[in-house]
Amino acid sequence: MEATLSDLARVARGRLAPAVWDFIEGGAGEERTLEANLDSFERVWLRPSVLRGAGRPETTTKILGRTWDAPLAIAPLAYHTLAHPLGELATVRGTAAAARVPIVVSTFAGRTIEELAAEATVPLWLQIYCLRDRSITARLIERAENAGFEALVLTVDAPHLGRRMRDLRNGFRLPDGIAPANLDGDGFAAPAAHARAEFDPDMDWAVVDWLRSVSSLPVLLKGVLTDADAVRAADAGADGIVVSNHGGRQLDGVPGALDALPEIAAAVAGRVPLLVDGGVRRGRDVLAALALGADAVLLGRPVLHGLAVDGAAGVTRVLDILLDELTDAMSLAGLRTVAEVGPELVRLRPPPAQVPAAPPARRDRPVRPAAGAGATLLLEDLHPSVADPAMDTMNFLNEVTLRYPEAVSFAPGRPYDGFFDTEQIFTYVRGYLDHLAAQGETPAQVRDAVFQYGPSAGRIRGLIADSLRVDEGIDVPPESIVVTVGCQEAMFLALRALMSGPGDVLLVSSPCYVGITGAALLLDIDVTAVEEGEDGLSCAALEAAVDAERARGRRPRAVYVVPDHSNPSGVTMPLEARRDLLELAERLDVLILEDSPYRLVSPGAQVPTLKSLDEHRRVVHLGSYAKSIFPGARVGYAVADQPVLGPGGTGLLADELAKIKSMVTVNTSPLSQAAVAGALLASGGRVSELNTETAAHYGDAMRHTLECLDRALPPERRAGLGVSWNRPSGGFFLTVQVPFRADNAALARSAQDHGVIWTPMAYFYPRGGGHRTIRLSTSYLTHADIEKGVSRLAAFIESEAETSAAVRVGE
Ligand SMILES: Cc1cc2nc3c(=O)[nH]c(=O)nc-3n(C[C@H](O)[C@H](O)[C@H](O)COP(=O)(O)O)c2cc1C
Repeated sequence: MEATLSDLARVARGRLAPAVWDFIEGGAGEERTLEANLDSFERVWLRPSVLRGAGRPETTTKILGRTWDAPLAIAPLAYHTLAHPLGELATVRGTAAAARVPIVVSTFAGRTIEELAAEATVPLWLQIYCLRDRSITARLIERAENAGFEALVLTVDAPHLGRRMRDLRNGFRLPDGIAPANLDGDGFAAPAAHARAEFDPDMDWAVVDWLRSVSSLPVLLKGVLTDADAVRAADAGADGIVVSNHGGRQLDGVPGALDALPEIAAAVAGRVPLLVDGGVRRGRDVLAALALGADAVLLGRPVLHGLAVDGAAGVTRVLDILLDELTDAMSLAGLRTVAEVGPELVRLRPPPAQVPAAPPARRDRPVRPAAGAGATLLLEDLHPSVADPAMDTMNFLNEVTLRYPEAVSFAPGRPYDGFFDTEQIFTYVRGYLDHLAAQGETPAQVRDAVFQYGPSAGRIRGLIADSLRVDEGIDVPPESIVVTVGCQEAMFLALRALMSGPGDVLLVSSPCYVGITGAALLLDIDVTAVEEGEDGLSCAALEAAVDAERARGRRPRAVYVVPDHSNPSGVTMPLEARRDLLELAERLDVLILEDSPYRLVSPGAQVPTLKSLDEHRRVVHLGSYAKSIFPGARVGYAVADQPVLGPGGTGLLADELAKIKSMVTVNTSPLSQAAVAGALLASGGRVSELNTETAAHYGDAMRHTLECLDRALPPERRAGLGVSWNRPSGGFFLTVQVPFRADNAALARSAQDHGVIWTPMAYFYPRGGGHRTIRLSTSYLTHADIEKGVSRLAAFIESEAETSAAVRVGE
């Protein structure tokens, strides 16, 4: 999962045509200013204040008489349609889903002013390039004003477009179908030439009066870089100033926007609001800009990256990440509100002396060791997954758990070990070996069955097939099964075999088990998240996601689901929903990857598996014995009975999985297979019966947790607080909606102040979300722990709710 804006930029780069990427990313000239924008933020050191009893930070701010959810707006960017077919419409939707902050719509928007206004629940502003024919600009302004736009942003740094060398070298022209939706005429395909012909190079300060004469909206000037111009702008009656170098795209050689800010802030001295843009990529960058005198920042390229990655959801993700980082930085810096941010928060290192040589190596990057200096590797030379923060998802949780050993932890989803019996392993292995002998195998064959390598597809496929038939109603031949090293390998093999090219996409329900998204990351497979509803994966959402991917020229290949007592949400898909999903998969021609590790350790009758209902071999069933036999065996399996046509005839998908498995783990440990086989034999294949006691135990733990929650937060109290939870009938997990942001900071408070640990659900949303939900795992705890843990959790929730209320009142 992408956890930073630079992660998203990396994914976006893979999605966009190289010339389009260059158009978006590039700057003018030698791109010194482009680089300076990022570099100026690197030179900021933050100076936190400790022990201020700051509580939870509040990011809202007031600009031009309006309250924004954060000191942040979306910069004007031409043609969002370059990044996603829905263009600015997706930006409007994605922004609204994250925060109420304004969007500055470019003169060169790919969507009409009116359709954006009809959709928008966030404030819209119009960016203006003053054209030679003022009547065109006046008409645009009139339309925006009629549509309810709230401000005008006149771009003053572009009498014509800067010399963007990447575009010149690429001979860049806008792709067919990309055009400004609000302007008539032609010639737009070559933006630089068009601007030279149409922009008004004679525009001067009188333009502010002209704007006043055609509109009553507030006017901000964007592209001011000196104190003298800023004072002039305020004197001329501008309502606000955007300190900007146009993302390094106009005059190369001007300073980074952040470097230009302090002198302007000093000169303007609060007469008008100051916004700044250029190089804002992290929450702490927002803080730096505020500390140096800005009232808010504009965000540019990352918005287009989000769009390219996942349309509206991608934009939401960009904003969610940035706002999370901002809150986190505020909290760690001891800041309670945006208004508290002042110059004392930062110390600036001076810019490096300007040398006309190649750009200096970035200070935060390790220097590449010289050849012959020993085998020291650079992280940046390794596969990107190695450095991907998603790989560290659980690190924070582990750290917290280690730091607070006295805390009751609802975090680990591990099986309860009270039922494990060391001697049982030997009995199982003995049982299997006796079974082989009884089947007529010679002592040498029996010995080889545990000592030797085995077939890649596994030795115990027949026993697994028998067990699936009696226990799960899944009737498949042994040849369609591959025994794997845990279910994780089954996922990995299935993804590797099915996803054949960069256009193939894996759909996952969101929230989603991190094992599958992690495997996809390792394999460079693109993942698209499909929102889960109360009944699990929604067919309507799935169909829409498949259509959207196809419209982008990509091939949705398979959808991953955990239909029973899902990890992380605890949701179970009802029978009807399963039938609908199977029918939809057949109609849309996608495969279903079914993963269901909890059903046989859950009490009572279970809904049939998707595989048992699968009439068209749409389902690849990914099996696990981790919960139902024991996780230390690391034995899982894939049921892959799909026919595969090749030049040599027809085989089964299982054959192909076995083939590639031989290059991954060679074969699953025969000793582990023997232990699992012994368990299957001991129960006549009925793993469910083997687990009667275990399932009752887990059911009881879940019930007890729900009862304790009901007692600690009775209906009226929880309605008052805005707390609710689901009531899974089995499995290990339930989810609790809370009235505050349940992030790592909240988790740390919970562990430290209240002695209770849980998992933030946001970890499980591949495209962002789940910020106000926590996951509780009930599998591992005793009744006494559950009682203690729930009462601590209730106290924590009460105290967080109180703090948020206090912050709201304080506002
Ligand atoms: C692809 C692209 C298109 C842009 N189009 C416009 C525009 O139409 N009008 C404008 O005033 N600024 C435009 N800008 C400049 C942005 O408003 C903003 O100043 C800049 O992107 C901020 O820097 P950042 O991308 O580093 O965040 C554009 C920038 C990019 C990257």
